[in-house]
Amino acid sequence: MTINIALLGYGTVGKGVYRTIQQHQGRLQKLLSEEVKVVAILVRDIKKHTAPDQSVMLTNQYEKIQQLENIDVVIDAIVGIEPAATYLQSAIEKGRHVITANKEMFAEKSNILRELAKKYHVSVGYEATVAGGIPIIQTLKKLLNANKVTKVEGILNGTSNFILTKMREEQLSFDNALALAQKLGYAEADPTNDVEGFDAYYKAAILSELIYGEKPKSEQIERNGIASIAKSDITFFNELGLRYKHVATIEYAHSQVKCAVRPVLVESNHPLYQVEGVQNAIHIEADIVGSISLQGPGAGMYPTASAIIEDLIHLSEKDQEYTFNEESTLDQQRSAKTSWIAYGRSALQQLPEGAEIMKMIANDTWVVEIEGDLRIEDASLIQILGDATRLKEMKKIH
Ligand SMILES: NC(=O)C1=CN([C@@H]2O[C@H](COP(=O)(O)OP(=O)(O)OC[C@H]3O[C@@H](n4cnc5c(N)ncnc54)[C@H](OP(=O)(O)O)[C@@H]3O)[C@@H](O)[C@H]2O)C=CC1
Ligand SMILES: N[C@@H](CC=O)C(=O)O
Repeated sequence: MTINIALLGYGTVGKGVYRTIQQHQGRLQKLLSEEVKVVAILVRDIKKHTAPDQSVMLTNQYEKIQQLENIDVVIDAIVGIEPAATYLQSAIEKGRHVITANKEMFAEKSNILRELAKKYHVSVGYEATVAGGIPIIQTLKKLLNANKVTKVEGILNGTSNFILTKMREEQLSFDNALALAQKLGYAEADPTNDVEGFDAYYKAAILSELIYGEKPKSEQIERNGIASIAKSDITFFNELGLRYKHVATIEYAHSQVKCAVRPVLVESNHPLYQVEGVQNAIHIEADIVGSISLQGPGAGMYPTASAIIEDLIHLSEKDQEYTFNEESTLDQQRSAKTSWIAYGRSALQQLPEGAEIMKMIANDTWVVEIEGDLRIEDASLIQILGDATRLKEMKKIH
């Protein structure tokens, strides 16, 4: 018997999936007791491509794939909400399992696809939509069911972390670091998605839906990217012992999911400080187990293919159906003080009532304490992750 696959997209991810299936055939057959074969590949511009094997149908017309009678699984590695969502709906209606890496589409259409899949008794795999090769979806779905997840915090965009690392370590310009991320297959087809925080937001929304059964409402979303961070700022804060990281946070409080996606400054005593390059990391706080961190490659050909192939292995397993939107037990912590850098004189004018200026650590740069969290309107107030005691005690630098 054979599991026949249609692969939508033959770029970084699609090629990674094809090659992985070829190279790991023996292992896949042992795990699935069946041969796994890519029988059709969909691309947009057929002139750019050649079929990897004579037996594979290469096409730019999805209808031809839809008409094939022998497809068992459709893997989506194309770009954008449409036509991907329509293709996957029609695949499900034909009784095919689907697996997707397309987070922009899944963040928008997960409910429709999941409901449809239930109706047609097929599965939807989406491990690759969040944090590349890190198995976060299966961990949450299968291994943290009794636990109440109170908070998720992490670096969810590999391209942003890669750019920030290269700008700091190798003094690359933003444009050169981005060009390198594109060359290595990390960036989105439109890299605005990466550097303006959209991609990290899509991933946070997918996690939110999985954990709390709902996405954050628009007024509960703060989305900021890294595009406006200058190399001089990175160097300046590095000299103060702080690293810029692009961090997504999801919490359930006051009957709502709250999501912030923003650049922060990380102290060396915080676990995210050492997460460098294309690595992602996800920190989960749950009421029984406490804190768990997962770290690994957040983008790229084979890490993403790994997530897709693992979905293939687990496709027919039944998922836990329940999600719980329960209040966080972290209310006390949330109302506790958070540390911030107020950067530039105008930042002081934006401080909320009750904010306390703790220390001037450099010219026009203060450590400030604020009650709870704050919605960031511009880059002159930057949250510090980690214990800021060192900063509060350090001598002013010039
Ligand atoms: N790169 C990564 O590290 C990761 C990417 N993803 C997601 O995986 C998906 C693919 O990413 P990636 O491989 O990097 O992207 P690429 O741009 O490298 O490849 C996209 C592929 O999809 C095809 N394609 C795009 N739109 C259409 C369409 N409308 N109809 C038919 N084919 C289409 C393209 O065809 P053609 O070649 O002819 O233009 C190309 O083969 C995206 O949704 C992305 O967000 C998820 C996790 C990690
Ligand atoms: N462009 C994305 C790819 C993986 O999701 C990223 O850089 O994280």
